[in-house]
Amino acid sequence: MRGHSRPTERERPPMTELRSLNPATGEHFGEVFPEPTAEQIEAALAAANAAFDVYRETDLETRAAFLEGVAAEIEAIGDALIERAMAETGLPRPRLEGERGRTTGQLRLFAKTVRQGDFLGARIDPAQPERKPLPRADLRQRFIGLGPVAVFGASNFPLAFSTAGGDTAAALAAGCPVVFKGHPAHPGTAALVGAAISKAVEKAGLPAGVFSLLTGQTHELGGALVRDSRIKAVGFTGSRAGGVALMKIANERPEPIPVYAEMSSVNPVILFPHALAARAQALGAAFVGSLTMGSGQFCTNPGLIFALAGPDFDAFVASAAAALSAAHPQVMLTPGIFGAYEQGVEKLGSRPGVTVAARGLVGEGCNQGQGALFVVEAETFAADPALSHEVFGSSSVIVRCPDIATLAGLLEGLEGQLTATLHLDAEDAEQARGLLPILERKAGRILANGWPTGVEVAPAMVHGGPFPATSDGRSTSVGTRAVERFLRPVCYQDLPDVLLPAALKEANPLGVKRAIDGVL
Ligand SMILES: NC(=O)C1=CN([C@@H]2O[C@H](COP(=O)(O)OP(=O)(O)OC[C@H]3O[C@@H](n4cnc5c(N)ncnc54)[C@H](O)[C@@H]3O)[C@@H](O)[C@H]2O)C=CC1
Ligand SMILES: O=C(O)CCC(=O)C(=O)O
Repeated sequence: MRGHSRPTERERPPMTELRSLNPATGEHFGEVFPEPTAEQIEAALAAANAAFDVYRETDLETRAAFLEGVAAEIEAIGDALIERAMAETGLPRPRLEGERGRTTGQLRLFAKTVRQGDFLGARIDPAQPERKPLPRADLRQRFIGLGPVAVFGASNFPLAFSTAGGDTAAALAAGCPVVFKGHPAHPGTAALVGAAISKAVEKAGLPAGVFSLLTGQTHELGGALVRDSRIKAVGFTGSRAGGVALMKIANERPEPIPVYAEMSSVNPVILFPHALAARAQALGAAFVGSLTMGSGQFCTNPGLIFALAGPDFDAFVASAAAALSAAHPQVMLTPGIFGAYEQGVEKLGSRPGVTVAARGLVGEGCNQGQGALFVVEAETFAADPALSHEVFGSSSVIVRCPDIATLAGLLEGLEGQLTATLHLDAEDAEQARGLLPILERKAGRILANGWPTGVEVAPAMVHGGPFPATSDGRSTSVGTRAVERFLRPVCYQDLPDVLLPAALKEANPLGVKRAIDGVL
């Protein structure tokens, strides 16, 4: 613990008594959130299971209108939601207002996806009774929901990656009931949003088990959800340890299930020579803006910078160091996250060959994350795997590389990432082209001349990547493709029309796009 930070938590209640904690003051407030009992967990799982067959066959308009209803109910909570989230997370009002817009926008985008119906993936290969030497049967395929999904909300996005966040919205769009494990860092925010979802469920005339909220602080609660045979998939955003623990539980079940866990990423940024020569100073300042945003509590935070040695490299470091030295500390989400950040920074600073380029301003209050910027030589970085591990917060390591081949080698050594960023000018394109195959293998999103924080919610977005960025790099947690992670194809062979689901009936009553003999 560094000398500047006051004790992070006062009068910590016993483990069985969860109350909201204001990380800015260290004080608990509001009602008690009792740990869910075994009966409550069972009731939620049974209700989700009972709701599945009804919910997954809702017509597209009902399901889309329900998702829009959730968005409207969240908006109807009004300022009480923002106030509660501010008090529980220390995040500022504009950030939370923006996040609410992103959450409701995400729900409405999924409503559009549902209405359009492409996600059903309808395909028809008509029978060919005359085919020689063997006739072909009538084959029809569509996607159905996997089943009830356990979703674990993130601490760092109390709205957009939490109760009604991306995983919940995608699962509901896919036709899967959600049993939501509320994060203990924002129980009041979760309760407000959970009630809004349940109100929308009721207004839509859907079974209550379409959504349940279970907020608690024990690992037993999360473990019980993932272990239960009625849960068919898991969505998670949080620590690598937490995600890996849930993957293990899911794999050890008699019926293993997919876990879509978003865990750790350091998001490498590569500064190419011409871009660096043209704007080293501006890049240094912009980098620190992205690094310190939200106290660095983004899984897309730029935690690693690679560039070639020389005066432009030095100018970049000097500019970033000056910007960080003037950066005010910000309250971190929880005492635990603050403590992990402090430890991570201390560990980085104590590794051999690591130089501290700058620290941010020192905070006066509780749980204030002080920015940290380190510089290392490429060979030091190559020899020490600890230097490429995520430190969740405003901490970043700048790596000085002697040449582009060494830089490429360091990229090859990285684990899977959510993002990789290139800063380049036209003259850098050839060098960048050489690195693209490596970056495509490593990351879910490759971006140029921007910064990785701030994920657009859009159809072409990929917020995912190879392990440990996520547990399954084949999908995304943001954007409309997220619906696909909760779907499974079913083929109907020679079923009479009367038994076929609406999407596959001859008359196409839903009017959805269908591939006939492979042609849309
Ligand atoms: N890369 C990223 O996106 C994020 C990384 N983090 C990292 O995680 C650390 C802790 O932050 P948290 O948000 O509390 O993440 P966490 O992984 O500790 O908890 C997330 C959720 O999973 C549950 N959980 C965790 N481990 C579990 C287990 N073994 N069995 C059953 N349930 C389990 C928790 O109760 C909570 O609801 C941070 O200091 C940071 O290092 C946190 C948030 C986002
Ligand atoms: O950068 C963003 O907008 C999203 C980041 C994120 O997914 C996370 O921090 O968990």
